[in-house]
Parts: sequence; C-alpha cells; structure tokens
Amino acid sequence: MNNNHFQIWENCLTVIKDNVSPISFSTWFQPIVPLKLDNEILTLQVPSHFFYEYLEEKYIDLLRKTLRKELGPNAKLEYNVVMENNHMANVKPLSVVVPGNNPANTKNRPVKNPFSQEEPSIKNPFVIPGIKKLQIDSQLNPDYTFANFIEGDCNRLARSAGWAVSENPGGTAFNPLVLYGDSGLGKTHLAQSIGLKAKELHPEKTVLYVSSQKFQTQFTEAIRNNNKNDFLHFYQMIDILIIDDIQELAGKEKTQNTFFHIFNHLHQSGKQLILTSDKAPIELKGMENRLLSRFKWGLSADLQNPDYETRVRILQQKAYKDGIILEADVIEYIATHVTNNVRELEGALISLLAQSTLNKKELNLELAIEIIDKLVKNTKREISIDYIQKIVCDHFNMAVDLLQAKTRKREIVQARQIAMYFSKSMTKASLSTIGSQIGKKDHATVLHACKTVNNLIDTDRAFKTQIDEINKKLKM
Ligand SMILES: Nc1ncnc2c1ncn2[C@@H]1O[C@H](COP(=O)(O)OP(=O)(O)OP(=O)(O)O)[C@@H](O)[C@H]1O
Repeated sequence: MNNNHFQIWENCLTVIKDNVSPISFSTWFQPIVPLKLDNEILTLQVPSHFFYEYLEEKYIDLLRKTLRKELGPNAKLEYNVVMENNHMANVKPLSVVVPGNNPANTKNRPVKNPFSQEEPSIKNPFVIPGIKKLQIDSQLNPDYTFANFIEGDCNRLARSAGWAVSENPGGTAFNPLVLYGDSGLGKTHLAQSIGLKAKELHPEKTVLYVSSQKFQTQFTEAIRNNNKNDFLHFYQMIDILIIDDIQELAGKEKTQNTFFHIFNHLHQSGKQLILTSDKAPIELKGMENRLLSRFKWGLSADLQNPDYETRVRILQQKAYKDGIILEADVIEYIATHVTNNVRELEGALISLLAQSTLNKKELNLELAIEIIDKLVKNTKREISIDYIQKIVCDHFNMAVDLLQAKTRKREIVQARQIAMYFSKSMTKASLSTIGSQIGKKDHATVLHACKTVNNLIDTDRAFKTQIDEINKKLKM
C-alpha cells in the first residue's frame, strides 16, 4: 500500500474523474489539497465550509468507494476547512468519519444556531454522513395548514403553486416561489402551509420559517459577535427556507448581500426558497438588482382580496373551528361589510364572539349590525379595490359587473380606467393586482389607464369635475 498522501489522492482523482462531469471535477475536486495520511486516515484540505458540505451531500459515496479501493475497508477521511482569511494557522480540523459512525473519534466545529436561545451550538450537525441533518425547530405555526386555508379565485394560483412546491420542494420551476399581496391576505399562512406540508411529506428535509426582521436581527448579532460564517452556514444547511416580508430588507445592503449568498447556495443545491412580499418583485424598491433578478427566476404569485363567496367560506370555517354556529344572515352581514382583508374578517368575528359571551347577548343579526357598524366606523377605512369599483360604477350609474366585461365600449373603458386610477392612488395594491381585479388586465394596462386619466384631468375640465366628485364620494 502506498503511504504517500499525494499519490493516494492522485489515484483517487483518476477514478473520480471518470465518474463525474469535467465541470464538477474542476469545481469540486481539483481545489482539494491532500494534507496527510495517518494510518488509514486521509486528510483533505477544502477551501470552505460550503465546499465541504457540498462534497458530503453529493459525493460522499464516490469518495468512500474510491478511498476504500485505495486504502482498504477501514479507510477514513478527515477534512480540514480553510477559514476565510486563508492563513494556514487558521485551518480548523473538521473531521468526518468514513465509513464508520464513530463520533467518539471526531472533533467537530459547532455551528452557531441563531434560533437557539440558551445553547448556541448545534450538536454535531454533520458528523456522520447521512445523519448530518440539522435538528431545528421550523418555527411554523401548526394552525397554518392548507386545510385551514380557504381556496378562492383570489388565491388559486398561489395555493396550487404552493401545493406543488410542498410535494416536490426544489424540484419544480417555482423556485423561488414568491407570494405577494397586501397585508392580511394570507401570505404568511400560505407560506407556512407549504412548510408544514413539505415536512409531512418529506420528514428528512430541514424546513425553516423566518421573518425578514428576525433574519436581519440575527445577522446584525452575528456580525457583532464575529459569527458571520456560522450564520451563513446555518442558513446554507436548510432544505426549505421560508422568508417572510422580504420587502423589509429594503435598503439593508449587507443583509441583502448575505442573503444573496444564501440564496445562491440553496438554489444551486436544489433547495427550495419561498419568499413573501407586500409587492411584486418588479415593484420592490431598495433591493439589489441581482437579488430582484433572482426572485424572477421562479414564480411570483399574488394573493388578492377575497371576493364575497370566499369571505363567506372563510367566516364559516373560522366559526366552525371555534365551535360556534352562526346564522347565515350574520355571516352574510359580516362578509358584506368587512371587505378589506382576511385579518379584519377574523377580527370582526372575534369581536362578535367576545361581545356575545361577555355581555351574554344572543349572537344574532341585531348584535352583528351593532358590533360591525362600530367596528367599521372605528377602523380607519382602508379603501379596497372592490369599494372603488362600486363607487365609480354608482357614479356612472352602471352595474359593477360591466367593468369585468370584455368590451371596448367607451363608457366602460373609461370607468375602468378611472377605477384603476383611484386604486393606484388610494390603495397599496400593485399594478398587477389592480389589473387582475379590474377587468383581468395586466399591469401595463393599469399604467396606461393612470396616464390617460392624469392627462384628461389636465386637459378636460368636465372630466376633472367628475373625478373630483368621485374622489369626494370615496372619502365620505
Ligand atoms: N384563504 C384563507 N383562508 C383562511 N384563513 C386565511 C386565509 N387567508 C388569510 N387567512 C387568515 O388571515 C390572517 C392573516 O393572514 P396572514 O398573516 O397570512 O396575512 P399576510 O398576508 O401575511 O399579512 P402581512 O403582510 O400583514 O403579514 C391569518 O390568521 C390567516 O390564517
């Protein structure tokens, strides 16, 4: 048996070369430097932790086979990872045992788990090939299941894309899956449903939900404690990463930069990313272009305001879950008057229940009218696209349905443009959300509508008067 580590590794490389693509060979094997051979333990130096993990993930079988061929059945492999500043003094031993599971012999470099409160290190997350998965709390809310997420026209695409992703994480074209839409429309719920379902279907996968705010705080802390690499490595080990409210990273360049590396690593390794945002990626401000362009690689699916039928079904389901029976007229009343978003719908139901229980009042239409009217008056009304369409159509004395009609009739086209114009100026909805709700148009049509209305306001006095009147009605 040849004891020269260079020669042994050279022999291994000859076999490996025949078993991997030329690109993989030059990327993953040529940078490896054989350091020593101690009995049957070959020590290899790898350029980074990421590199080490990648080898472990993709090539451990090949490495095991080749090494055993060279050194016999007791062959073992040990990695040395070069730390970032490249000083040899900083080369940290990070041992991995091949093939025996012999944790007693291993020295492990703990990676700080930013989610762990008291004990910062994860125990041996990757000592034993094959059982090196992170054990972490996924931070998922068990109530946010697909079963509890009512489907409607407002969320159908997002929901089915989410379902597909949970069945085959990292294996669909929807990577990243970006869920976007206004506040309270179910982005967090849906994103977490995907995580829960994926965990159920693929228990071996590591799922993590994190809000952008928490991600940001952890990052700042990692920098302060000189743990940036651990932070990076922790996130690079996740199989399904869900980051909520990505718009909150706007302007945070360093965090974005780190997220960029995490994103690339995960995406390249076939891991799934699920992001939520209050705007379509195209409209996100303060984000690096290279990140934005990556968000567009997968699918961006929006969540819209639920229509009346969906609101009714959501209320029925929530009431059922709370174990109460609501008369149809009570549900209809709430669904008609609380139209902004699902969170407010839930709030209305909770107020109604509380009032009925605390004041021992019967939960009937009379109570619903009393409570909901107060609630609607007290909430600073966020004007919804539905409401704008209704007011615009009332003003022109036409049925609301006509705005959805496929027609080029001048009055209808103009009413549609006016509704789009007000939706853009009075709601936070994106151009595409507005377009899809008003006549199923695209964002370019909405943009054109806004320009046309602005031009007419400047040039046509009668038109401007109409706009002022509608504006007044909307603000009443
Ligand atoms: N389709 C739905 N079916 C049942 N419940 C829903 C649905 N959509 C939203 N909800 C409920 O509405 C509430 C608000 O949803 P969620 O927090 O997911 O909204 P969000 O879009 O993430 O809001 P934000 O942008 O403010 O974080 C949650 O309690 C959620 O369970």
